[in-house]
Amino acid sequence: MGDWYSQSPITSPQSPVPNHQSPVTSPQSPVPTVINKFKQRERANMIETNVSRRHHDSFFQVIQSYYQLTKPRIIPLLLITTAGSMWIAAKGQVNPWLLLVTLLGGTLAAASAQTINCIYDRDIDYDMERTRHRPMPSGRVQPRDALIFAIALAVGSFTLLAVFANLLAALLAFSGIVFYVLVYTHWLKRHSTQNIVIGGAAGAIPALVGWAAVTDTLSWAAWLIFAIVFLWTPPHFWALALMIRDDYAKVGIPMLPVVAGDKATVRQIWFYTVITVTSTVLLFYPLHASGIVYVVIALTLGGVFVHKSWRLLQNPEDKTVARELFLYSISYMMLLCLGMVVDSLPITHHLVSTILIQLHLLG
Ligand code: HEM
Ligand SMILES: CC(C)=CCC/C(C)=C/CC/C(C)=C/COP(=O)(O)OP(=O)(O)O
Repeated sequence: MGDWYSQSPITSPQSPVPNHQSPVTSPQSPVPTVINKFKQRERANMIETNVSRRHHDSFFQVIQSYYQLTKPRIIPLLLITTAGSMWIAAKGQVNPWLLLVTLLGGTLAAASAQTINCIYDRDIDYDMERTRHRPMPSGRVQPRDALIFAIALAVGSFTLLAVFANLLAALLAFSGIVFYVLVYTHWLKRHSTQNIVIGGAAGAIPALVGWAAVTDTLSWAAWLIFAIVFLWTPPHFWALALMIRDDYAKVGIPMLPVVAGDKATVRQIWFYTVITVTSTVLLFYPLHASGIVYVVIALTLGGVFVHKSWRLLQNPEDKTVARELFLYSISYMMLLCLGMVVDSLPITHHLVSTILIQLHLLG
């Protein structure tokens, strides 16, 4: 997966496989304007029979193809949300072994979910410039092999979490795979403009996994971190969808900008940004799960998020502004979770109380 969105100005992404011959022998399909699932399934069958298998030159290339199937660039941020949750749950003192096991289990679960998504979406992935270089549409990995790989990853994740963390964490991670595959990929992605709103719950599950791994239960704070990631997903994704609307339209995916247009999308982005930032404060008050350092970080980061979202609201058609918001959404979530970690550390508590005592003495 290349960071094609980092290039400016944005028109449509460049073909990602300039050195590769087209893997599918048939020409591009005409532009569909409505969702036609039968046509898409037909296309999937066509790909099944027409993809010319491309063999790897070396074992390293095989590894590389399977690695790419897992959409690896997204996984670190999922793990950062898991870690943020773990640190708060453990009040700043996370068992390093549990951390390692949970992050590894989470990685395997997310990789499994993404691999199944790649199998399911191979028809539309072939038709979109951004995704046609992926191992499956380019014929480097066969669906059957990918499925075996995905099952092995899921079994590995479940076993690791159940044995070395706890059953709740294992079940949550597994439910993340099921939700992402069935609810998002199969049910919503091709049928509803709310696909990523409801489907976004899958991406928020790693936060629950982290909390469960530490406490073997789920508290209000755990559900609030889940809600923060859940509410953050629409601004994160729709900002990107504004940039690649034409690609989604081409394959008939009803992403909000395709169906409702840019103006309606930026209004929704604005709404979700404001409630995301508001919800981050609830961790400080009334839940008291995080302290003053966290809330200062959350409000500072949130202020920038709201500002960027406001700019997009004023300039719905400006793809540069949309790209800025998308890129910032990633830094926002990363730094917010880092803020959760830093705030929870005993040394931070010590420093804050020392400063408060000094201020009190001065006053
Ligand atoms: C249903 C929910 C979501 C959808 C539909 C979505 C979709 C996407 C898409 C299409 C990309 C661009 C990938 C590419 O370069 O081709 C992307 C990038 C990214 N997403 Fe999301 N996303 C979702 C939720 C999340 C969540 C929950 C996280 C982590 C907490 C996340 C983290 C990232 C990161 C880190 C990138 C940048 C990857 C890179 O550097 O290329 N996403 N997302
Ligand atoms: C605990 C657990 C296993 C959670 C799973 C979480 C998970 C895999 C979240 C990924 C969200 C995401 C990046 C979706 C991409 O959408 P897309 O597939 O529509 O993107 P595309 O257009 O690039 O294919």
